[in-house]
Amino acid sequence: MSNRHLEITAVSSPLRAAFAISRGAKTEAVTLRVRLQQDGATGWGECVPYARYGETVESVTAAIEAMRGAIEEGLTRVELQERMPAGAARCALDCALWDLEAKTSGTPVWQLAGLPEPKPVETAVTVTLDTPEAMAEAAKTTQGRLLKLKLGGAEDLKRIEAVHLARPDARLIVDANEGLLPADFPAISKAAAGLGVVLIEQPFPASDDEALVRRPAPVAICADESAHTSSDIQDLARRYDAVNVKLDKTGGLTEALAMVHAARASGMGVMIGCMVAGSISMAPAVLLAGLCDAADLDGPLWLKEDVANGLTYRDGWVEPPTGALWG
Ligand SMILES: CC(C)C[C@H](N)C(=O)N[C@H](CCOc1cc(O)cc2c1C(=O)N[C@@H]2C)C(=O)O
Ligand SMILES: [Mg+2]
Repeated sequence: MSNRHLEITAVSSPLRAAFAISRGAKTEAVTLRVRLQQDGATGWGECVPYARYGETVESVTAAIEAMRGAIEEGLTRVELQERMPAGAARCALDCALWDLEAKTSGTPVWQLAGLPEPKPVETAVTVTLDTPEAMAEAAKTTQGRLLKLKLGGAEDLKRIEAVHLARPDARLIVDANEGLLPADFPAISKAAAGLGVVLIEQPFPASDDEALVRRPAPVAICADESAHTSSDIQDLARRYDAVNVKLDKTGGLTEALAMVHAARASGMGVMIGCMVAGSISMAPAVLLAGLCDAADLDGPLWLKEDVANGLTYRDGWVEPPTGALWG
C-alpha cells in the first residue's frame, strides 16, 4: 500500500513573442504539469501535448488520469515503461517519478541515472520563422552563438544568408519542421557549410524519409519529427546523421537515456531538444545534455513568466537545475 497522491494541472503560459514554424504560429505554451506527493516529498513532471503526434490536452490528461490508480498504489518507473506508450503523458509521469525518487532518497537524479555531473550547457536559441530581413534583425539581438533558424518555404536560402550576414559569429542549426521545398534542398545543402550551418533538422515530412540516404556531407542531417524512441534508431541510422531526442517524444527521461545510448551505438550524433515549455520540462533534458553533442533547450526564454526557481540562462548558456526546481 502506498500513500502517493497525483495531481494534474493544465498550464497556459503567454509567450514573449509569437513563435512560428512551418506548420503555424502560437502565442502561448500549453503544458500539463504532474505533481506526485509521497511521505512529505514532492516530485514534478511536465509535458507538451503535440497535435503533430495526435495529442491534445484532453487526450494526454485522460491518459495520465487512466494511470492514477496504479501510480497512487506505487507503480514504479520501470513498470510505467511497460504500461504506457511513449509520448507526452508518460513523459510527465516518468519525470515526476525520477524527481520523487531523488527527493525521497536524497540522491540527485544525475547520480541515480548514471549521468555525468551537471555543468552549464550551451543551448541553441531559436529565431522564429519570418521574412529573411526580420529574421536577420531578430538574430542581431538573439543571445548566444548557436542559433536555430526556423525554415519553411520559399526564401529559405535567403533566410540563411541574411542571418549569416547579420551574425557571422554564430553557428546555425536550420530546422524546417518537415516544410523544406524539395527543389530548395540541393542549393541549401550545398551552400550551408559556407553560411555557418552546422546541422539541418528534419527537412522533409517524416513520411518521405525513404528519399534520404545517409552519406558523407559537409553538414549533418538530423531527424526530429521522424525520431521518437530507441526503436526508431536502426532505421534512422541509414538515413540521418543525428537525432533530436525530446522527452515529450520518448515518454520521459528513462527512454530518452536508452535512445541516446542506441543512437551512439549506431554512430549517430545526438541533440537534446525541447518543445515550447518552461523550466520543469527543461530540467531533465539539461541533465541529459551531458551525454549529447548539442542542446536546443531554449523553451523558458520564450515564456513571459517561468516557474519559481527556474533555470538561469546567460549568453546562450543554461545552468543546471537546482534541487529546488527538479532532480
Ligand atoms: C522553445 C523553442 C521555441 C523550442 C525549440 N527550440 C524548438 O525549436 N522546438 C521545435 C518544436 C516546436 O514546438 C512546437 C511547434 C508547434 O507547431 C506547435 C507546438 C510546439 C510546441 O512546443 N507546442 C505546440 C504544441 C522543434 O525542434 O521542432
Ligand atoms: Mg525540430
